[in-house]
Amino acid sequence: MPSRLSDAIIRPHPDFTSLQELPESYAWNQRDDIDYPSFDSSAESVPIIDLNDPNALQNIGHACRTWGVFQVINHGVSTTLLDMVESTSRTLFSLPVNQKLKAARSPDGVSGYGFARISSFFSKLMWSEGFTIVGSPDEHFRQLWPHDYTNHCDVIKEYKQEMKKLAGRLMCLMLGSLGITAKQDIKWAGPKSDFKEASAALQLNYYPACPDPDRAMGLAAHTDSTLLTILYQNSTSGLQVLKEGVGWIKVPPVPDGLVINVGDLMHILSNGSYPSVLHRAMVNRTRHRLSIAYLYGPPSSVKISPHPKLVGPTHPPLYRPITWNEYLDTKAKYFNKALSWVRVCVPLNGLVDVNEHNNSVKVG
Ligand SMILES: C=C1C[C@]23C[C@@]1(O)CC[C@H]2[C@@]12CCC[C@@](C)(C(=O)O1)[C@H]2[C@@H]3C(=O)O
Ligand SMILES: O=C(O)CCC(=O)C(=O)O
Ligand SMILES: [Fe+2]
Repeated sequence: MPSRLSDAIIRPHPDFTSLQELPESYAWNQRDDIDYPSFDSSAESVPIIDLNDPNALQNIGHACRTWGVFQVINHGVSTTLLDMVESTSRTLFSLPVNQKLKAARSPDGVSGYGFARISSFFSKLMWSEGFTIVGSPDEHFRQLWPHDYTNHCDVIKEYKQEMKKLAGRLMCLMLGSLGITAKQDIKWAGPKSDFKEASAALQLNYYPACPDPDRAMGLAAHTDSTLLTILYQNSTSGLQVLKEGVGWIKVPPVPDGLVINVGDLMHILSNGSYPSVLHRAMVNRTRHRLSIAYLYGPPSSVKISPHPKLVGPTHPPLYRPITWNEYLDTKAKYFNKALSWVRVCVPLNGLVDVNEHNNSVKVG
């Protein structure tokens, strides 16, 4: 189970709904984040892949190599369940601040309510609230809703089960496209190749409507430290991904679609073939936005390293073996430079990690 990413001290946000102007502490300058032009989806767009398409494996491989992100449709997760998890999240973030703080993430904890963890790397605050669930939500949900927490817990549990199934399927497709067979080549995939022992965290994100969205930041640019992330977003757009050499590309919500991010551990496992995607969330003047990220990684004892099938005399291993917890600790210290700290060898093409950007990250 993941242990921690650095924890921002819990300070209650102002009541977002009462603010007519953006406080200076929330006003970002271009140089506060990664400064690239933004494009709307007409310039280039993140691939949308139908999981029922017989070419899904090839399409996913291509999307992973060129984008590090894609959307999936016909993924088998019911609209009813997506609606239910959205409704539970909305109910949670609508609670009064004092109630939410009863389930606050503790300074050295991983689960609970709080600010974006990555806040400590930036001088400006982010226009968002988050709630992380690792393991059972029971204890925290009982504090939030003393009388009727069980329905909300059931929704989260069912959602996690469905996500785990989908993540296992996606692992087979993403690895399959690299010539890696879960059954033969990944020991921890288990006898049924269902990756039963995998670990995961659920991150609920809430971005209230904002009086000055062009100067605010919902969640600053980052990569996920996962093997893969499955992201559900409600009908308000806001997610952007960085396409190398192009700029920030919007990822508009697709009805019943789910966004799949390649994470840093998949980048390591693929020996650099699949880039982990740098992404951020912007906010909206009139509409709030919700997103639910299922962050998926290996069992805690498993060390992820470049797969032997992808290593050879002309392809030396680029990264040293590392567990998810060790990687989270590295990320907590070095944030968007974490991959470079795990790298043992400069790629033969001489390029540095795609995600190593010069933003306002404070290291240490
Ligand atoms: C397992 C995890 C990945 C994560 C840190 C965490 O312990 C739980 C929350 C995850 C999250 C979600 C928002 C973006 C992110 C960078 C963050 O600050 O918390 C990710 C972390 C990650 O993938 O590194
Ligand atoms: O809200 C979004 O679209 C992005 C959320 C995200 O990147 C995360 O939770 O890791
Ligand atoms: Fe993310």
